[in-house]
Amino acid sequence: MTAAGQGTVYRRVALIGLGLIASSMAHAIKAAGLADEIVGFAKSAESRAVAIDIGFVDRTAETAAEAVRGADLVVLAVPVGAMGAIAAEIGPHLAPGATVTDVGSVKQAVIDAVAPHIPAGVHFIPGHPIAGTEHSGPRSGFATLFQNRWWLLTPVPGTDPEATRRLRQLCESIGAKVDEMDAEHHDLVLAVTSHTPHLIAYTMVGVADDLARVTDSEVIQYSAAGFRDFTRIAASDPTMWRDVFLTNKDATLEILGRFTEELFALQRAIRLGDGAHLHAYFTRTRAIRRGIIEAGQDTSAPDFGRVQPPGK
Ligand SMILES: NC(=O)c1ccc[n+]([C@@H]2O[C@H](COP(=O)([O-])OP(=O)(O)OC[C@H]3O[C@@H](n4cnc5c(N)ncnc54)[C@H](O)[C@@H]3O)[C@@H](O)[C@H]2O)c1
Ligand SMILES: O=C(O)C(=O)C[C@]1(C(=O)O)C=C[C@@H](O)C=C1
Repeated sequence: MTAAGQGTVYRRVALIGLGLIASSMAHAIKAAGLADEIVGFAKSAESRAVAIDIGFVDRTAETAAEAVRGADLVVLAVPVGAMGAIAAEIGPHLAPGATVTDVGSVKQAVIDAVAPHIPAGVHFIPGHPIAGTEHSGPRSGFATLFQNRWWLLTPVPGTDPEATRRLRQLCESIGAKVDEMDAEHHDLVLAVTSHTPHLIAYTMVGVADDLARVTDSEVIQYSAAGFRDFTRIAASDPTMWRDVFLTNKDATLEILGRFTEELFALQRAIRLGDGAHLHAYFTRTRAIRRGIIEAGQDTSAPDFGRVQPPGK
């Protein structure tokens, strides 16, 4: 494999999946001149045509196997449930010394599905940019998506440090802050900061939708800021989120169990008119938010240290 050109981090990047995250990466990589060539593959011919039309890839391939040939970085940017089949297809075609990473929202299930298909001499470094929107597809990407956002890497012990350093360099060069942690911890943290909140938003919007039928759209017409934020989140891609809950089952059920207990306690306080309970609870949660602001912490950063393993 020839060396990457000056200023570039990788010579040829292959993007498998051409949706929000892949197209944002491509825009950012191109804007910063970090790769000599970007090759793209998506299942649908229409997505491939859009990628060429917008110009965020240099060329597209008809198959994932063809896309990864000669690439020194391969990015799996498909729904979590599709990662294993893609890895099985590309495995025999990966170039020796290449790095394979993914951007999936769940990490342990991706490692279990992908790692068995990665040949010796190819570096597999799982990753997850904590940045996104409710939009999907090749038209939804933009170069600044990762600016000042966390990008978590979950390399397994023994991963080549030089390969990790190079991937970190790419993520940082497109604006992200990089941290490393083990996959199980990642999945628990994200169950708290992202997965369960999405489920709550889906539920709340579903409840309001049921109500709207009764109240003839009042719910939507008079929706306040908090509910509008829920509707944005609940507009996220159904396939992506189906796969998140199917593959981060244990951590999500753990956090959902705790959430339900707290909700029942608040429900009981409301029924009993227990104002002291409600006031104490809301005072505690307000203090958490204020503490974050007073500490000058970036509120877009998940608070890794606070999360306890299940059972604590
Ligand atoms: N959207 C977000 O906010 C966000 C943020 C961080 C990470 N992620 C993760 O990034 C990955 C991609 O998400 P996205 O938001 O870019 O999705 P997207 O829907 O915008 O794009 C997904 C791409 O994968 C392709 N695809 C879907 N099913 C496939 C299959 N079975 N085989 C091959 N290709 C398939 C689609 O054609 C599309 O090109 C997911 O694993 C998701 O969990 C998403
Ligand atoms: O802002 C949004 O639309 C998001 O929900 C993005 C978000 C998140 O929960 O923060 C969603 C899932 C990803 O795995 C990472 C980021």
